[in-house]
Amino acid sequence: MTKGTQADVNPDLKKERLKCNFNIQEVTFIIDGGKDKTLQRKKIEDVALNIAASIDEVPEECLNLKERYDNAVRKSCVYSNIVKNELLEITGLEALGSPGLRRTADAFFKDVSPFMLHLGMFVPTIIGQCTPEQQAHWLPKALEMQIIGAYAQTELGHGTFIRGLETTATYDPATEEFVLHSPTLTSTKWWAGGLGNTANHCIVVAQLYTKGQCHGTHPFIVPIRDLDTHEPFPGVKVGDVGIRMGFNTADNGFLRFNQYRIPRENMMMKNAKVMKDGTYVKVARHEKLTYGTMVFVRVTLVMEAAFNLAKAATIAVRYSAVRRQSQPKPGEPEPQILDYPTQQHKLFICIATAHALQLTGLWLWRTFEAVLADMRKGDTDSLPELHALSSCLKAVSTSDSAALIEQCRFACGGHGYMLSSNLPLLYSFVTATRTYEGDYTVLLLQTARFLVKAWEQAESGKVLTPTVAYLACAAAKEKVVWSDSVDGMIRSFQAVAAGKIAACAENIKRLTKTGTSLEDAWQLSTVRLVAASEAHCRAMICQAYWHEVTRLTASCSASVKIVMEQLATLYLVYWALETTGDLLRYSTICESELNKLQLKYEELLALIRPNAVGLVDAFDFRDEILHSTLGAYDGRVYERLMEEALKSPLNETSVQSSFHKYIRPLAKGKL
Ligand SMILES: CCCCCCCCCCCCCCCCCCCCCCC/C=C/C(=O)SCCNC(=O)CCNC(=O)[C@H](O)C(C)(C)COP(=O)(O)OP(=O)(O)OC[C@H]1O[C@@H](n2cnc3c(N)ncnc32)[C@H](O)[C@@H]1OP(=O)(O)O
Ligand SMILES: Cc1cc2nc3c(=O)[nH]c(=O)nc-3n(C[C@H](O)[C@H](O)[C@H](O)COP(=O)(O)OP(=O)(O)OC[C@H]3O[C@@H](n4cnc5c(N)ncnc54)[C@H](O)[C@@H]3O)c2cc1C
Repeated sequence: MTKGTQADVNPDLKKERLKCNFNIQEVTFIIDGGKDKTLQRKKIEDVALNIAASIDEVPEECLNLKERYDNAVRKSCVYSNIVKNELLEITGLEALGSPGLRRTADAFFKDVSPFMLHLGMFVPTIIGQCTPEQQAHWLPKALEMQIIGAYAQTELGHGTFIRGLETTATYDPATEEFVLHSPTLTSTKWWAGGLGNTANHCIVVAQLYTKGQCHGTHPFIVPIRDLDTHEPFPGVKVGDVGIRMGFNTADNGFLRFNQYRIPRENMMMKNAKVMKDGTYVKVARHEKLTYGTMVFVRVTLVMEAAFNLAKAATIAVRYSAVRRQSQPKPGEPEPQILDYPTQQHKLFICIATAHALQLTGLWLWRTFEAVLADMRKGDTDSLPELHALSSCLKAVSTSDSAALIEQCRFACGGHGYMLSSNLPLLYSFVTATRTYEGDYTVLLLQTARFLVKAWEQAESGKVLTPTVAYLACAAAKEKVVWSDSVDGMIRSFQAVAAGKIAACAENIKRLTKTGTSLEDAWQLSTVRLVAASEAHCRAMICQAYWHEVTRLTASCSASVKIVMEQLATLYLVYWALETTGDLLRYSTICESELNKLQLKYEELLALIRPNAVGLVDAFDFRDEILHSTLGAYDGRVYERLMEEALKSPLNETSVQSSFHKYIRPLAKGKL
């Protein structure tokens, strides 16, 4: 954070920091995943942020669309050099996935880098889908930025339904090449980040045909532009998809092929091969391993959701400590808006959710690494559970994060609507994550498939995998006895999930018994399947969050343990109160216990209140990363708002030319 001198800090914020009764740094270490991770992140920030400080002469939002793109490319090139020449020195290849790199990127780009997909999907797909020989060929080029790549899977006609993609890659043994073709308008690749104007290579997911037979979708590395002139190659039509709600510097593009040839070796062959003579050889033991990059990105998106929500919470909490409004008690000074319980209700759940998603995200990452290790030994048994886990966690974390970022904007009143608060941009960026990399509903339905199967296994007494083990107890189908202890609440959330899953399974069974096909019975049950999947996901987040807090604070100071547990308890109680209907249905909770729970919630808000600023300080965002007039460390909110206003191009002259051109003639009746 940019602390400046204490004298510059808003007095209310200063007082808040004096009130904080826990060691902020200890919480920072927990959030970062350990002291070593924090130190590494700070090292990276120290290197990169010096340069970022002077990277923009004019605020990004004051540039026109084309200027913004050019500016984003310029900054991406500066940033890539820092990554290559300095950050990789600090941490090696690990830097590419490190929180330090993620954070410093935000100091360079208020919006999005057109290189984001190069790093976010192109490089990971090379690592995940290429043979070692192919990796040796492509990876150094990509890391040196000699080539820039995009990931083009989605088409104009299909995004969700990958099996429905229409782009074809037909093997020609005579020349040992694949012929890429876009047979219809709807087969046009659409949306890929970095593709429109920036990338010269692209991973293309296409239907593979060889020896007259279709083998389904496979990934290919496709050169699309000349490395020197950057002109698209003959047979390639590429461009920008048009203006979007956000992501306008991400260069999302379209791509069409007209009988375009690439060498056989450009098929990514880790999971399947086509031999010189056109013979198709399946290497992978699991059919869906070609979807591996999506699973990887979904896993990372959970921490991405936490990170962005933490930024919004920092902005809104600091602003709420500085902002004073209304006079609830006559004759007394206007209170800080953070003192209103309704404001605490809006904001403390944001801090708690950022913690919940970050700790669950770290746990998911470790699970992902364990599954990868199994797969390297040829064991893919845990893949379905990882797919189910990552699908629902991606869906719920991105959706919650977007909704709560918008809530932070509401919490900042009118000033939250200013672009300079950074909340609108943050929202437009995060709300896209609910859609991309698998739409919310679609992913929850993927998890639901796994849950219904698990329920059937539970009913027949089979052993269940860890994340659904709770279904075994629930197979008894009795209401769980409510208790407002943490364990009791988690058990109740699990009972809700189990009850909902059971109801879905029963509904499907009932429909099929009366002659409905299984597919139709499934469709008729999808509204409740989505709800069951979400309930399962929430129960899992609650369990993982509490488990991680207990584990990670075991060796912490008592005050850190207390505040971390208060937040985690708040998260559980919040969701219990949000889902009282479900609890009444699946647990023994009654009116008096609900009243007790409401009181407990209000007590927790009051307990957390003195530590609120300390808690957002513990996210440890430097001002260069927050980009916010409302959320800077020093709380000079009004000064910054004024300074930013004066930068508006509309303040360059006292009278605009449109006055003379239109308004005056209108007033004089001469228009
Ligand atoms: C040195 C370098 C310097 C560089 C410097 C650069 C500077 C840049 C600075 C910027 C850096 C900042 C970094 C920021 C990082 C930010 C975060 C990451 C950013 C990422 C951005 C991403 C943008 C968006 C990308 C995309 O959206 S890509 C497209 C994604 N598309 C989808 O997700 C499509 C969704 N659809 C599907 O997944 C599937 O089709 C389906 C699951 C819906 C259905 O599939 P299908 O029909 O085939 O399957 P079935 O329903 O029939 O199911 C069959 C069975 O298969 C199982 N299944 C399905 N999927 C999987 C799977 N993935 N894994 C395992 N199993 C799977 C089902 O469960 C079924 O099983 P069952 O039959 O047993 O039930
Ligand atoms: C900012 C952004 C960046 C992107 N970047 C990339 C990229 O780099 N590369 C890339 O390949 N793609 C990219 N995409 C595309 C993205 O992956 C898809 O948009 C996403 O997977 C959703 O697919 P869709 O657009 O086909 O939506 P659709 O599937 O058409 O969804 C529309 C609606 O239909 C519903 N629906 C669809 N199928 C079902 C079903 N089976 N059951 C119930 N409801 C259903 C959905 O829930 C949704 O409400 C990007 C998208 C965005 C917004």
